[in-house]
Amino acid sequence: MYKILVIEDSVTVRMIVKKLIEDNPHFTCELCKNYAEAQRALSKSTEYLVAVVDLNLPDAPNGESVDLVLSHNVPAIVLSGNFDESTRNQLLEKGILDYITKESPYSYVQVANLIDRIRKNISVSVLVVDDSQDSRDHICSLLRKFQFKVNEAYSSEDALNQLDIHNDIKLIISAHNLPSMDGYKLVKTIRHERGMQDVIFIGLSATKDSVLTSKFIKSGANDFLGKPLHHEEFFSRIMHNLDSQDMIQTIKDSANLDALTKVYNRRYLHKRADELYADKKRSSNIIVSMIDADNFKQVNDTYGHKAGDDFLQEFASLLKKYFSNDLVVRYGGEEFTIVSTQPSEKYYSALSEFMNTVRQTVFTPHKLNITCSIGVSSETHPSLEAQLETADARLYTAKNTGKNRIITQDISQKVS
Ligand SMILES: Nc1nc2c(ncn2[C@@H]2O[C@H](COP(=O)(O)OP(=O)(O)OP(=O)(O)O)[C@@H](O)[C@H]2O)c(=O)[nH]1
Repeated sequence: MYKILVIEDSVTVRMIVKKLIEDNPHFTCELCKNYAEAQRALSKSTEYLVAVVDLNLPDAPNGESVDLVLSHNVPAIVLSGNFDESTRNQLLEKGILDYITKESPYSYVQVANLIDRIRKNISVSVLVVDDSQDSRDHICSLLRKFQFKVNEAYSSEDALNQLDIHNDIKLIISAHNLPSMDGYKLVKTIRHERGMQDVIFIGLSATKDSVLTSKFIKSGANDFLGKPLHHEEFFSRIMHNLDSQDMIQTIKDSANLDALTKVYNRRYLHKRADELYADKKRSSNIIVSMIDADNFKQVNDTYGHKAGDDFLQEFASLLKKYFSNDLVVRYGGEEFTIVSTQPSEKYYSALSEFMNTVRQTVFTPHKLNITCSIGVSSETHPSLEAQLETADARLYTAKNTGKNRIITQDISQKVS
């Protein structure tokens, strides 16, 4: 849970801002109606993700609250009734994140959205590619202010290396004029492996060449910015691109993930299977397991459907924990599938640990002890369907020989 400091003298605005921010379960607000209260709050704690600061307060009419917040290294969003150009420039110079005028109800929504973007930025890795150290330092410091995780590269080759090392990079901001491989070539190379929304690429250049923008975009960039960077345009474009990326990810997730358990659904399993089994070398190492909770119907019948749902969520979380490098799928009802390409010894050891953990786990507030049965197939099969059939037949054997056991081609064990 992140704390947000709101310094605002109007009760109505305080309440609107609090409501909109706290509608998001990640945030809780501390409200201050004047400078003195803000001073007291900051003397107790400075652990605020962001402060939303009114420029004119009865006991601080000239923006002193902004200086107060910044002096405690708390990022500030200024919310005010009016701005003149010079105040706006002064505030941006001081290092505020943004300023928003109270001109319509949408302004408060903007504040809440910006705060949520900053929360998300904490886990967003950005790569800045520029051969000029000064330019890199400038861009990186702007990005750090907005809480991004920042990586740097001085050339395209270095950038490609960094991408291999940090495969969580979601955004690249790159100059065009780079030694040996220029920005166009860099983005084209990246696009061979990563789609437009897998990694956002924003091109940068100081030249006034109008062809440059379209060439960057045609090479696969998502956007383009001219130097010198204009603070607000820079962040507006970044935020806009990341918001689009998030929306597309949400759509992908809703198509690929099971709504209840958040593991992959059967549709995604079949999509991935085509890729996995197309590669003959890889498909000879695939291990498929079918996992089914034992006597699950009794849970629904005794404690209700909600308890059954809670169990399925907790059970799926355990699967994700023990098989974090594998494909975990809800095949249907209380049946799950794991597709693994790990070395078999490692996989069987994880499977055995998982089984023991399930036996010792007390699920849901109803304190349920529920076991599971597992059928495994590790032999080479020509298709997922064929391998699922083998694993399913072994699951059937496990169910018919007493449940709470793992049946594989080689091992048949009853562990109780
Ligand atoms: N709560 C809940 N129950 C579900 C869901 N999907 C399927 N079920 C229930 O899962 C139960 C499966 O029952 P059975 O197929 O008889 O299996 P079982 O009781 O686990 O018996 P064995 O597999 O032989 O151990 C049924 O009662 C379904 O209604 C779901 O999403 N939520």
